[in-house]
Amino acid sequence: MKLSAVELRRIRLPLVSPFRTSFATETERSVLLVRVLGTSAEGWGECVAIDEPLYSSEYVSGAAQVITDFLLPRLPSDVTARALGPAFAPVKGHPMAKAAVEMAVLDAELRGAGMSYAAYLGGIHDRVPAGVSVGIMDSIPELLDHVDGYLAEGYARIKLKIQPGWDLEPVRAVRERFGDILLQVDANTAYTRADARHLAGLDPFDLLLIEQPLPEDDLLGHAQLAAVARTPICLDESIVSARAAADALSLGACSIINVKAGRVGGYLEARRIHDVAMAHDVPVWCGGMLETGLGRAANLAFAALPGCTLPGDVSASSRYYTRDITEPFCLVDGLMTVPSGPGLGVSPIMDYLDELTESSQLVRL
Ligand SMILES: CC(=O)N[C@@H](Cc1ccc2ccccc2c1)C(=O)O
Ligand SMILES: [Mg+2]
Repeated sequence: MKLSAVELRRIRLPLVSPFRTSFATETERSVLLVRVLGTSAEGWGECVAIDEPLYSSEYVSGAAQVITDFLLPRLPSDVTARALGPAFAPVKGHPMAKAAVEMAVLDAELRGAGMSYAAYLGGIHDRVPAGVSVGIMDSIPELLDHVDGYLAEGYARIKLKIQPGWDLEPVRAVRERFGDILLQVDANTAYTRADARHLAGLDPFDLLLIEQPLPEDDLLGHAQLAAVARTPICLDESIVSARAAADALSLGACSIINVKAGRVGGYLEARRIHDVAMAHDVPVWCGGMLETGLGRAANLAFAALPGCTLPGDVSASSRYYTRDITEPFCLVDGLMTVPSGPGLGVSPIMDYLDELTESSQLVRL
């Protein structure tokens, strides 16, 4: 497919409530969108980076610069999503920047071919169960109110953000109040190897998993923790590629993987990680980065894959936004519908997107 131009847009969406994790408290989502203008169709991509390099080393303005200065000049003249991995390989790192471009190219390609993301990736479900991620709160009662509300909405799984000083108590309180719901925690790398015995203190609560307790480069530490704590370890930040997934599994550093296309360079690599995990008989689930409806659509397609056997962070648009830039994704009977239209199956509501656009840059090719 020939591309005539690529547009980069910066938008800012207020969050319905502050989202507090061990690494930041966010009240809005700063988003970099990529639109590619192809001969047969246009395509949209969403970069999952946040404004500061606090989740990983990438950040929004850095990703925008990497795309314009180093990735777009490397676009093949006849571009396909599959060709971008090799074309972008000389550029070290920057998976979120690469993923945003690949997502847009794949969207244009599939719209032109009349094929959905789910069909292309190999999705087998029309609807998938949704989990929800609950931030760190100021008090236990406030946490219980939020969890109560999400369960009432029908969420199939609750994930609590934890950090030192906010872990055993909130988990105990949720278990005691809500019984044997599907419950897991996410530390976003906030602990150290010295906390192993403390984290084993979560074992009595029968959690589905503990997500990324240690730093992203500490595979050995996670393997040592797995020998001390019974709760299955799930990795997020550590799994930056299919090779990293294979190594983590072989080292016993995790037994579940949170897959985020943006973190690993795109949906093609995400699919490879899914396949590696399935080969090890290890469950994966679709992680979330507070995406708009564009990224949410692609994530739902990924969540429909056979190896995604645990509910993902594929919450409804209303979990984060009063008004999404696409038609909102809604939770019905605890399930989210997988888009079935060509490409992403959704498009931005352009007049609303224009209202939210802080800057727009058109790069002619
Ligand atoms: C749903 C969930 O927990 N996502 C990430 C953390 C995360 C990711 C991206 C964010 C963007 C803005 C504000 C907070 C964010 C938190 C995670 O699984 O680790
Ligand atoms: Mg996580």
